[in-house]
This record gives sequence, C-alpha cells and structure tokens, in this order.
Amino acid sequence: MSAPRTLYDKIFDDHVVDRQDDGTCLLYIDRHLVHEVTSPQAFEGLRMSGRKVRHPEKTLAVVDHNVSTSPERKFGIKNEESRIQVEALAKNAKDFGVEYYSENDIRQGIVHIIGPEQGFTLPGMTIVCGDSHTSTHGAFGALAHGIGTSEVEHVLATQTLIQRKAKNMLVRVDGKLPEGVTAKDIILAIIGEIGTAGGTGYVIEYAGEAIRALSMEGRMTICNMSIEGGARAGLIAADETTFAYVNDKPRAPKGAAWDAALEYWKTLQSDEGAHFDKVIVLDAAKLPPIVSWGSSPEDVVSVQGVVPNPEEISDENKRSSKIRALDYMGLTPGTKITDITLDRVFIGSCTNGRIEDLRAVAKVVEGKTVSAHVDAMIVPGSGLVKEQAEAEGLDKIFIAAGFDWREPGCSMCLAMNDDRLKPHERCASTSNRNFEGRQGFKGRTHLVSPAMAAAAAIAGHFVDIRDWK
Ligand SMILES: CC(C)[C@H](C(=O)O)[C@@H](O)C(=O)O
Ligand code: SF4
Repeated sequence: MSAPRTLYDKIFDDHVVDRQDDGTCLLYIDRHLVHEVTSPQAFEGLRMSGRKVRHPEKTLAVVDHNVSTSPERKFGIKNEESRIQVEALAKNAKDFGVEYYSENDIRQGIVHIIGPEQGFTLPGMTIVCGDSHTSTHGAFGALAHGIGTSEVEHVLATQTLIQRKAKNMLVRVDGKLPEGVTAKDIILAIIGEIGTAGGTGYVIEYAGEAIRALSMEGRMTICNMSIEGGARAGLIAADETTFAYVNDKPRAPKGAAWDAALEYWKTLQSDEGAHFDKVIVLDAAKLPPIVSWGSSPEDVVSVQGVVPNPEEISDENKRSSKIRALDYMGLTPGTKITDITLDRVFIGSCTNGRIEDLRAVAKVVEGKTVSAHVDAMIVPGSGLVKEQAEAEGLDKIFIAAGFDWREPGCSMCLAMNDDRLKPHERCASTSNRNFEGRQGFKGRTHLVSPAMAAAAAIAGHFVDIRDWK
C-alpha cells in the first residue's frame, strides 16, 4: 500500500508532467484566470516571440481592478491609465481567442468571484491567476495560487507551470460558531494566531466541524485570506456542499462527465494518517467577532477588546512596527474597539462580495439608517451577484438605509480605481488587506465581517454584532 497522502499531495501528484531530481516539477494547469493588471506584458511577450495561447478554452479573462463602479461607466472609463489597461485586455483577449467579460457583460466581476460562479473553478483542478487571492478557489478542493507576470506568460504559452512542492499545514477548526461570528472572523483569528508569515512555505488545508458547516461562500472567504497568512494556497476538501454548489454552474460537467468527475472528486480527501508538517487547532465556539486595529491582517482583536499597547511587545522590531501602525491608524492604546468611530464603510471585494455576504448585510440594516457621519458603499462582487441581490430586493433595503449601491469590481479594496479613502479617513472594510495606503493615501482600514461592517455603518462606530437588535 502507498503511504497516506494529504489532499494537497494528491492534487499535486495528479498534475506532475515532469519531476527533476532536485524536486523542481512541471505542473499541468487546468484553469487560467486573467485580469487586466498582471497580463499586458505576458501577452506582449507572446506577441514578440510569435507564440499562441496554448489552450484558450482553459483561459478566461475579465476586467475588475481598474473598472469604475459608477453606473456612469457604461459611457466609458474616464481615467486614462485605467482605460488603457482595460482596452489592452479586451484587445489581447480578442487577438488570442480568449473568452473575455467586459465591464458591460453581466458575467463580469472580480476574477475570484466569477470563476466559481461560472463553474470554471472545479474540485481537483490546478488553477492559477496573476493575482495573490487566487487562493480563494481552494475552497473547492482545487490547488489554486497566484503567479507573477512572467509565469502568466509561461502558462498562456504552455499550460504548465514550474513549481516546487510546498509543505503541508492543517488548520482544524473544531466546534460550532456562535451566532454572529462568521468565516471572516475564523480566518482573521487564524492569521492573528499564526501571523502573516506563519504559513510561509506551506499549503494550508482547513478542516474540522466549523469548516464543514460553512457554505461555499464562507469557505471562499477563508481560503481567500490564506495568502494573508503567508501560505501559498488554502484548501478545503470538496463535499456535498461543494457538489451542490458546482452542479448547475454553466461550465460544470454534465451527464456522464459529471458522474465521472464526481467519482474522482470524492477521492480527493486527505488520507487517514497523512502527514502534516504543522497542525493548528482552534475552537470555533470561543471565537468573537474580530476587528483589525493595525496595518497588517495579523493585528486583530475581539470587538470586546481594546487597542493593544505595543510597548508591551518584547521584540524590538515588532514593537517599533506596531507603534508605527498605531500612529498610522491614529489610535491610542487602551481605546475600546466599540468607541472607534468611522467615516466610511466598504462592503465588497473577493473576500466578502458574494450573495450570502449581501444577505447578511441586509439582515442587519433593514429598516435602519446609515449614521449621518458615515459614507457607506456596497459593491457586489459580480454582475450576477448584483442581479441576484436585486431579484431578492436587497438593493432596495440598502438604498433605503442610505448605502450607495454600485456596479461590480474590486472597488475600494485597493486604490486602483475611483473608489478610495481620503487621507485619515477611517473605514470599516470587508476586504482582506489593511496595509498603509491600501484603500487610499493615508487611509485607515479596519478589516471586519460583512455583518460587523453593516452594523458599524448604522451605529457610526464599531458594535458587537452579537448585541444587535
Ligand atoms: C493587482 C493584483 C496583482 C493584486 C494581487 O496580486 O493580489 C491585487 O488583487 C491585490 O489584492 O492586491
Ligand atoms: S477584490 Fe481586492 S483582493 Fe480581490 S482581487 Fe480585487 S483587489 Fe485583489
């Protein structure tokens, strides 16, 4: 009998085209997602060497980072730099025969939201994109990770990627989540625990009762932020929840092909006794709603907590970086998190811009009004998410409460389009990064779950969603 293998080992092994003695492998890539930011030089490289895209049908292109989220966008992109990037992708997709969703296509959206929505993302696959949050797709039991632009060119030309095997880490989340605590809080807690470098050199498999109980949306939120914990990828073994989600998607296999796929997918579990190089265990029942206070996703604290005092940190480098973070954030140690007031609220991104996130927000804000000193926006992750939300009447709830209801895109997750914070503006955000300047020059980001962001928009300051009425 062969040695027990992890889910990561199995997917990796099944895609090895060539393995060198030093461990360097050539991996077959099943799916390649392309967006406008990291692809222009890759297509240019192909052009210069007279090469084609090896498998256009395994490649899907979409614009997301640079698009405006204003309803005016159908009249054209005003920002010159953004317009050039968007037009370049449209042209490249056309020239190389790659399917492309423009900003006027209902299927357009954030690359990590549209892959799963279209059934382009499937269990057991290797999936790459020139984007770090490609780890999102690991929620389907796929090996998915970001690549650099030269690798984008390599994958376009050959449908393969040079890789070395990473180590295996298991993060097991036991027990049941309390009411009001979500997938976002789980992953923020994990990053708080392991730190932003804790996953370096690993692929993380998430398992345990609390993970199994999550919807696909919640699982995507977890895997999305694996990269914030330093991991190459995050994985959750596919199960009935996965199969039910994938089943009716446009590009999912049908009929006999579905049955064959399902049979294979069911084998994609870590074997009993498989070796993990590192194991972390968390108890979901003990998790509170979490708020980030600093400029790294590991700077997290319970909503019931206070802004920590960095002077207490013994490591000098860490201490000075956290002092700087507090200064950047304009916060004083000892301040209660629930006393922090907000100027802006951003609900969206590939972390939390899916339908379930919007439903959670609607539940919190229905019949209420956004605080007079808060400017709040909700940005659906894709045209299909927007359409679904509107079919359910969620947009009416948001607009009646005073939220701005936008067109799909990355929006204020990063300052690459018109949506951005002004210097010193403080924002509750459902996105995944709170680095300095991430949402705009000198902008201050607090990462939270959708329900927590929604409640903060209404109250004007952070509140414990578990007390919400
Ligand atoms: C612009 C892109 C390359 C980048 C990434 O790789 O993640 C972006 O999506 C982000 O979230 O910072
Ligand atoms: S929504 Fe944010 S994290 Fe996701 S791909 Fe866009 S910029 Fe990156």
